[in-house]
Amino acid sequence: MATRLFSLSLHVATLPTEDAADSHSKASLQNFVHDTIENKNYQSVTMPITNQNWTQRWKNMCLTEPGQTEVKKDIENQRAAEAWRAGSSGPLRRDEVNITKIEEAEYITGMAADWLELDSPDVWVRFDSELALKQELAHASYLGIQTVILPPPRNRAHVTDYARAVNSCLLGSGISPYTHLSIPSTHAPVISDADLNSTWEMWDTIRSMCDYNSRLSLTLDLTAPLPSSLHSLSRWAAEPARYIFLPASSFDFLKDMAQHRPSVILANTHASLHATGGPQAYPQYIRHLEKSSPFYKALETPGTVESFAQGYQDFLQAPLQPLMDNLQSSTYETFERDPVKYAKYEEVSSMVLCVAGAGRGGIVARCLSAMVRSGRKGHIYALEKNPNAYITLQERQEEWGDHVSVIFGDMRTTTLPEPADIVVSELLGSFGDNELSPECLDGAMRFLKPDGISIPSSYTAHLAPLSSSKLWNEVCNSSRERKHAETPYVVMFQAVNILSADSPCGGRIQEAWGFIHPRSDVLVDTQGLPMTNTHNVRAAHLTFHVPYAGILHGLAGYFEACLYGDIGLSIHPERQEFVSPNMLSWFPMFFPFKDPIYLPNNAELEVSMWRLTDKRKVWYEWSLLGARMD
Ligand SMILES: C[S@@+](CC[C@H](N)C(=O)[O-])C[C@H]1O[C@@H](n2cnc3c(N)ncnc32)[C@H](O)[C@@H]1O
Repeated sequence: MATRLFSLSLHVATLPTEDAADSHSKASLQNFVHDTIENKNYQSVTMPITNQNWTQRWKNMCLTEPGQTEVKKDIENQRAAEAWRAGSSGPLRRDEVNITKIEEAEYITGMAADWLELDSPDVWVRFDSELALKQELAHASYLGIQTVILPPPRNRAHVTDYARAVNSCLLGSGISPYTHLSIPSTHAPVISDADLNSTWEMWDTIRSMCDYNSRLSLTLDLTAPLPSSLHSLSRWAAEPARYIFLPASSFDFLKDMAQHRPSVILANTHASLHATGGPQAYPQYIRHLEKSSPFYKALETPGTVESFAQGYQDFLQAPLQPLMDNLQSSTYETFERDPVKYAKYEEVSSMVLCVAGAGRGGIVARCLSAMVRSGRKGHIYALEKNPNAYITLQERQEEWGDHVSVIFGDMRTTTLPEPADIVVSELLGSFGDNELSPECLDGAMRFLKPDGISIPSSYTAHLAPLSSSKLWNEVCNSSRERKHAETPYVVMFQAVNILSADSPCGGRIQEAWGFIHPRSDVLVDTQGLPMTNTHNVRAAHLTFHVPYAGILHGLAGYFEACLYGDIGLSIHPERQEFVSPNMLSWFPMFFPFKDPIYLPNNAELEVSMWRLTDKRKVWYEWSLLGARMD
């Protein structure tokens, strides 16, 4: 089956008539939904939960006509309203709802009445709107409708009222804990950068007041024309956008959003706005856009990071600790599927080599083939401390013959039979030094002849401020205890946005520190081992410019390594395609902050990060020093 990034939803305001000439011949909803999904290329139907009858009854009960005072208002309506508020008149009636059966509801996304004003200046209207919304949500969750799109927030001055009501719906007992709520982003007629800012700020207030509830998502309404600079749109990529309302003007934006696999609600497809193609042309065109999006192309191309890493997007993983833990064979197998890393190592190897941390022999094999190719004589010592991987190495020894000696031991304590020209290692983590490459290589540098070299010869760690409510939620959900918020994670970024931009105060992504091997200025004991580990302590104080308001959830970490000469490895987002394109072995690092931090437009952000050590361990600390407006 073809990969689908977009899920398409057909928007209908009411159930279409079966026969255009006869407005009374309503199709059965079940048939209509079935036909839309089976024959029309959609995955769901989006429709209002209630209809005109309910609108009318609510308005009669709850709104005062202009010019009419509350006292004069029809006393019967007032009584009906009070009875409704007290719950004694029964909630919605059969002829006031569009969907009544569970079989009809399976493929439906519900829309709550969009005239409800949870943020009205009038406290009574707010109260009655909330009550009516809860009724609709209770009906939707009774039917098992998975997502309900709420009425949009319209009034900045009362956005906190809106947020409180939504939170009360999310936490209330009348609504199933499996019902998701989605907030439309805007209904403004024209969108400028400033509108987009204030829309985003409204959304940010609401989801913060709802405590980042994972059942709350965003419906991006692109009905209004977008600003020409797409830069300020990128922050929406870090938000849990579940639906997109789509005008034809926004197709480039849509291509970019494909990687988030949102549901696209297509509205007015029967309004004959476009002469050719008919209503079916719209979903077909979305599928065409999907296929031409860069993300889809990468996903369908074997060997790319996207196709290799399906299912890993935004999935938090604890960083590997190959020094302390012994890796599993399947982990090595995953490493060995990287077509780029090994080719890079092969380009740089020859003579007496020591592969320090040989694993299952992936790099040993490449060193051997480099020797054969260059016609050089040489010998390879394959050193490994994992007793299980050592068995695999012994097995491969037969295939390699006399060219390779396999040695079991820890590079910090083992000795080699002869000095080496080159020590080759791959002990790098997503942040370069986080798998203790510096500490291990300090031991392995003893193996080198005085002018011997290390591959890699150096590596650097890089940082950028990151916004991702999704990842931050995942961190919180992974444990209720906040202490986990202070642990770094390895994660393939998807719903994220780097908040910084290049500016005179510093780059968008900045280097924190680096390591070089071998290093001659370290004091060593009689064994050739460093006397302490203090030379591997590092500190970075970085200043980032943040052009657009956003929420900071943590820091993104990357590494770049120089193997030898101009051959390197990189996961730095701006450099990886030049240094080592399509390399699969490393996902970036995420250093979360305990609490999200709001940054206004044009903020300057000072970030500190330390690599610290004592006799037994190495750890990172990070903090935010200040965020100030220009
Ligand atoms: C990331 S794996 C690389 C394996 C292999 N070179 C490859 O690229 O396929 C790192 C290897 O170094 C080994 N290792 C880590 N620290 C070591 C140490 N102090 N002494 C010996 N081996 C070590 C681990 O057990 C693991 O097999």
